[in-house]
Amino acid sequence: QQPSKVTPQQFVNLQEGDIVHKGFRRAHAKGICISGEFLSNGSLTKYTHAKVFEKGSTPFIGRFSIAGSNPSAPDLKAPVRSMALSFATSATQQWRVAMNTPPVMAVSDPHTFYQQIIAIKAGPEAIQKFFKDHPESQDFLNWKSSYQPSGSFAAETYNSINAFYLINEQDEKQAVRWHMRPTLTATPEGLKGEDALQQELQQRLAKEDIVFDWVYTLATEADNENDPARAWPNSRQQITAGQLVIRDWQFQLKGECHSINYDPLVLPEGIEPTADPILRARSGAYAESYRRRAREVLNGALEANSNE
Ligand code: HEM
Repeated sequence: QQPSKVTPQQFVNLQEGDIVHKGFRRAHAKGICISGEFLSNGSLTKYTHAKVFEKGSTPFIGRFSIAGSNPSAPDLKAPVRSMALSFATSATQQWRVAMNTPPVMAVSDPHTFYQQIIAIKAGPEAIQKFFKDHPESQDFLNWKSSYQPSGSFAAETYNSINAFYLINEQDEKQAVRWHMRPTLTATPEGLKGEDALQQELQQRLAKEDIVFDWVYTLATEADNENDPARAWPNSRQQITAGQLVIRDWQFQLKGECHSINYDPLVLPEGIEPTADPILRARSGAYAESYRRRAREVLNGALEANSNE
């Protein structure tokens, strides 16, 4: 039986909750803008004709954030950290990427994700029961039990979770997931305050650039690219496409990332979406969240209580 449909409005109503923070994203509300460039080494050109993977450099405007709808939430309490990227790869093509720290989702379809958010909001007992009733959460729970939050946005691994197809000149397609692999470690000892991760980032960037390796994992016939809850075996081939270099930051309300909708279905030629139903649900929900916050900004309702 097909799970029943959830509308973008229902998702965003649930995610924003009872206290609406006008002008802010309804999920991942607290964040900081970043910018820099992706230095491609050309090693994905066999699999995709996307311009961003030709050997060379493409600038980006991005955003580090924490999950949740509160724009002044304490950084170190959030269970999930995120990185979003926006590339203009030509005058007519854009690519938007939004990644989280878990490598997989706990569920495989939007309806069940909606139920999971209800359980999270209901408290620890409800979410424990939810996981018991949903064996597909096992790969997520395995990750969760071994995950140790680091002391820096720069020291996390960020995952695409959903799979995409790389398309080459011969129109052949290869299903992939990707992750950003940090090149440094940092422990949370000594970090203090509500904005600990943002401050750590600002201090670090005053001294040095932050570098990630952008790693692609190639699916085989045995992997279901449409199921974001299933991990792929560690033995799958991986290719490092190049380095992401972060050079600068801005407060989100004054920065260029604030007005960007990091919709994962904004893709350049050479990259296509899989049939994963979560991808469609994300696109609709991000647009609804964007519509609400853009309208509030135009109406001058942006709250003063941001984390600037
Ligand atoms: C059905 C599943 C999902 C729903 C309904 C959902 C919903 C949302 C919404 C409403 C926003 C705010 C968008 C805006 O106002 O610009 C958002 C932001 C975000 N989501 Fe999701 N999300 C889902 C799954 C995921 C997954 C699987 C990932 C990771 C791969 C992810 C990563 C992010 C990130 C990184 C942001 C913040 C982007 C930014 O910095 O602007 N989400 N999500």
